Amino acid sequence: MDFEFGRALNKTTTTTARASAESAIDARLEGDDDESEDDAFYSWRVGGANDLKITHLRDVYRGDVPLVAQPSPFCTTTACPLSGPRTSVEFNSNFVSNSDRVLLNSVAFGSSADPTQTCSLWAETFDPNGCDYVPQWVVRAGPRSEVYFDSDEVHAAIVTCGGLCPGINDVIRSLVNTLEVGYGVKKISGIRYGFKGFFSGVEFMKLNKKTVRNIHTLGGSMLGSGRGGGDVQKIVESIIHHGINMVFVIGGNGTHAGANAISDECAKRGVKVSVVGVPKTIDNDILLLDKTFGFDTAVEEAQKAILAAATEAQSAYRGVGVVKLMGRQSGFITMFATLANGQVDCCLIPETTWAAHGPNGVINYVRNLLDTQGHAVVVLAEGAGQEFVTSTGVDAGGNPKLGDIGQWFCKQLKSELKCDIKYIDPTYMVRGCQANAHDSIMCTVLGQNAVHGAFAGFTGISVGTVSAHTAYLPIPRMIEHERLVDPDGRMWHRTLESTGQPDFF
Ligand SMILES: Nc1ncnc2c1ncn2[C@@H]1O[C@H](COP(=O)(O)OP(=O)(O)OP(=O)(O)O)[C@@H](O)[C@H]1O
Ligand SMILES: O=P(O)(O)OC[C@H]1O[C@](O)(CO)[C@@H](O)[C@@H]1O
Ligand SMILES: [Mg+2]
Repeated sequence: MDFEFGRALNKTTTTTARASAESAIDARLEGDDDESEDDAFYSWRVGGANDLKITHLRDVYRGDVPLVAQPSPFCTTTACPLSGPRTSVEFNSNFVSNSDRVLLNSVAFGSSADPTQTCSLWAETFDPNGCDYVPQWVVRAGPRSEVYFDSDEVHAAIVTCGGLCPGINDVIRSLVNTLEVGYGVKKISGIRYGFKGFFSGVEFMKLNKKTVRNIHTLGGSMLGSGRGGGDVQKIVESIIHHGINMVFVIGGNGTHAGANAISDECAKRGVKVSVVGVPKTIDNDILLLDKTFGFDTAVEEAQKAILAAATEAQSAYRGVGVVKLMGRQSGFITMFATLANGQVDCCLIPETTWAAHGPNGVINYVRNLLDTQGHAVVVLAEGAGQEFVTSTGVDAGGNPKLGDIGQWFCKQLKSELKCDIKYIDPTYMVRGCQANAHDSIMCTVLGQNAVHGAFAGFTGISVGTVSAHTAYLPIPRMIEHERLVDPDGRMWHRTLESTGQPDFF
């Protein structure tokens, strides 16, 4: 079987992979059982040369007790008891096949000029602009009819790392409910304050359906979150020591790098531990996904700050409302909040360069707005214009501590313009809150699918929304770099159309 993970091969392999896969399908249909051809068959059906393959415990486990598949205790129909015989209807309905796939790149562009397009080299060789669209697939998430864990043997651990994000508690609740109610797991441990909770000596929190019943009505993380403590050896020692065999890691790209390292270390030791990530970030900076949970809520919360800034600016003589929003490297919150508000005159994000001073600079633009419309609203991401300010080192997770671009910008305005500045920095207010309905539902779906993935025996994976479906993805491909706003993309151009701002250089 072909579950080994690694980077998807690029354009060159497509044609030959397809040919060999097709002949393998023929051979299989004719009853030829050659193993390599079986691999090719599976590869074409489940993860082709350009697809995002994921690791299964079968590929890495080297323990004494054989790893065997068994019927899933999870019931895909309503009101199904955990114990007792399963009917054929229940068995067949709603289980997800390992061959189910989700299309990653759902648009086939007409030209290879689009950077996200995957083209076959064959087409490009004959026509540099030609593009024979190559679909890329990811593994569909969901309950499998066969699982690789007995519910009684499971000790699941849940850990939340990095900054807070609306919906963390919803994910914890969904994980616990699916583990306990869906699969009958009795041993679930909450790890306190991030990765270091595995070895800090702080007692694990016992989790069950009762303890998580109402946690989704609160923001934050009931377990506590934290940066630092990414000592993989100590974490894996603790996992083995406590007999933990499922680890659910809720966090951003840093946390996912940690989760992947933990999964690799467990694989190196050949132990039966399934590590599954759930991407958490208000910044929406994870590759391949439609959106991360908490982002929507953060954008909604940011509306309050922008609305107040616009109101203040419009009610003051030569009023300028300035709002700084979270977003270290990625300007998604700032861009979407600007678009949603519709009263912003200038939006500044880390992905674009801009001059503050000079005839084409932002300050001169604000001056013109004050002269013509009497007020101005500027929204900037905390990571924007970092070349103007000084970073103050790194945090416990190795992330840069940013200079305060909001304060700096207001200072420049004050020194150059006669105006009345109202500066709003909502900081943690956009994330220290309960998830909205959209995010809450998304969290429930992600948590449930994370448990299905672990029971199915996958490891080193993360679960996310891809082309509106939930999928399992190999972690390294999601964290190659931060996902950024494309300054040549249509969403940024929509934003510019909304603000009416020029290029500031
Ligand atoms: N390669 C790695 N190996 C082991 N642990 C790591 C690795 N990279 C990061 N970590 C651990 O993961 C923790 C969380 O990462 P980080 O602080 O970057 O937050 P994050 O998950 O990206 O969330 P946020 O979006 O809030 O920044 C780090 O503090 C560190 O302990
Ligand atoms: O102050 P903290 O908790 O380290 O987190 C701040 C960072 O976390 C984020 O909210 C991402 O989770 C960034 O937008 C922000 O820069
Ligand atoms: Mg991060």
